[in-house]
Amino acid sequence: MTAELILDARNATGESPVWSIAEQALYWVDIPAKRLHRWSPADGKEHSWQASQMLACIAQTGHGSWIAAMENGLFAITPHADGSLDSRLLASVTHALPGMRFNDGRCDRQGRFWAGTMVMDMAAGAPVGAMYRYTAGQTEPLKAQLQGLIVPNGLAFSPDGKTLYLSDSHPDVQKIWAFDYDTDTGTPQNRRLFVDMGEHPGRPDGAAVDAEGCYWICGNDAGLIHRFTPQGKLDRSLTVPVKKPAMCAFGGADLDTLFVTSIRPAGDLADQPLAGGVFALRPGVKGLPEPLLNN
Ligand SMILES: O=C1O[C@H](CS(=O)(=O)O)[C@@H](O)[C@H](O)[C@H]1O
Repeated sequence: MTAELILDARNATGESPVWSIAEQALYWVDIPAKRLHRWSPADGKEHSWQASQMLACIAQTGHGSWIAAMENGLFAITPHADGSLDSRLLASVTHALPGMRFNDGRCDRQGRFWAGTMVMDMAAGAPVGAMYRYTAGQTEPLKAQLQGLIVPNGLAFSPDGKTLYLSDSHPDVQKIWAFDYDTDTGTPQNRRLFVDMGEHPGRPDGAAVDAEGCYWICGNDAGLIHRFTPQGKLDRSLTVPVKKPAMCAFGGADLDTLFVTSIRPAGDLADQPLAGGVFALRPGVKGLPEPLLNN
């Protein structure tokens, strides 16, 4: 299967693709560039907005607004047609160390927003990252729900919402875990190893669950998107023409397109000139609508 380049975006770190059913458009972020992007297949046009902090992951809140996990908290952001971006702090975070930011995140099937934090200097390997949960209207400060992570990533929920998947991308970890997820309280428990990515090519990065309950995860550094069954068995791997696919999301009119964002590292890119691009694959399986923040 050939991956189609939909946008030669040259993102430094393209992450958090989210398909908006209401707009029939793909949104995503470039973390270090502090930019929100939108691309519409109807006209092939791309728009982008500048934020004041790095935005790491986004989820829709409805009415054209988003929740974004940024450097020092969660914000409500609204991109406008004139290119301006409004932002309003929803909840601040107290990081374990200076120099941390949010990373991967999304809403659970009930519409609670989850996002993890990491040290910006990944090489430091500090296991001080944590997962935070935010419920619309929450006034209490964010509280760490899971701790001891270096680069939390790959957050996704099973179709029934009762399994939470989470990975750690750091080279010293490279594991994906599954948790039983209490959908009433939003509590993950019974953590167990789902996939040891040390046994597969690529470090685990962003992920998506399809309508059959299989878990798709970007194999960063290997140019692969792996599909694992709910039992953690490798079903297939698709290739993209870049080494560092970062996150995938189902979208398109029938939710049958797998969009993939990627990373454009510094240095010689002769062997991957499209690094940082956004790609589309037709994997022959559909995704699920991405939940909105429950508000
Ligand atoms: O900044 C990030 O970096 C890593 C990818 S990489 O190590 O730079 O290749 C990624 O896993 C993470 O999600 C991202 O935010």
